[in-house]
Amino acid sequence: MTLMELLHAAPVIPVLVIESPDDAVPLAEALVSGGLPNLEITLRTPAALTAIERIARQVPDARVGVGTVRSDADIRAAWDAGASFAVSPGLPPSLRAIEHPIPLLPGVMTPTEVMTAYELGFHAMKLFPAKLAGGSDFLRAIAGPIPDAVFCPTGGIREEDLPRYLALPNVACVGGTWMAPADALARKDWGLIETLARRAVQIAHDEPTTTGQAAGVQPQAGEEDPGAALETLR
Ligand SMILES: O=C(O)C(=O)C[C@H](O)[C@H](O)COP(=O)(O)O
Repeated sequence: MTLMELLHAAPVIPVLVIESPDDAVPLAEALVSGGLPNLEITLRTPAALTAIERIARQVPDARVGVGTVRSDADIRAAWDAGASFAVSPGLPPSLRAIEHPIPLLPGVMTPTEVMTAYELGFHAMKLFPAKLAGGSDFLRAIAGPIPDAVFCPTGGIREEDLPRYLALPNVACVGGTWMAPADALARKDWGLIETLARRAVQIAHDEPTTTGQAAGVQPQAGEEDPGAALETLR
């Protein structure tokens, strides 16, 4: 599976901060059961590489990636542990080689960064931090001059924002942490995490959620009316 295929295979990539390696497998199983098989394990904790290794071995339906990548050494360590893709908040010179052992989704935030990444051969990018970068307005604007760059916006995104992002033709999927909140992880509440993953999939597919709440969205401060944004795209 190419990176582009992987990004289109599920509407959301959970961005995970795992403190205890023992949480890795039940957490991954909950997210996969909820319909989100693409997982980004951030290198923010000492447990991250062990978590990747365990998920790669024990959760065959998950596609486990490594996040918070800052160097080629990070990518190699994660590849050794079994990661199948890598995500970085940016694209520093040390990561610019397109030939890493696993595909890299680099972070971008400005038109020049999008153009640079594209020129280097990275046609899929993480818009980060998406909300601060301008969110769906940025993505709609950049599709004018650079329509063939594909994005996974991440950073400040919540479930109610999904329809607004996923309606854009240059968005393959969205990244976020909301479906695996730290307090649910601390309580090992895998049921809640599975429910939140399933809700994300339902909202992404514009289905009523299991709690009966419509998959509608409310405009947030500083954001346009998402209903109007969807109308514009139709
Ligand atoms: O660690 C990384 O590699 C990152 O790039 C940062 C994460 O993607 C964001 O922290 C997402 O977090 P939320 O804004 O809560 O969805």
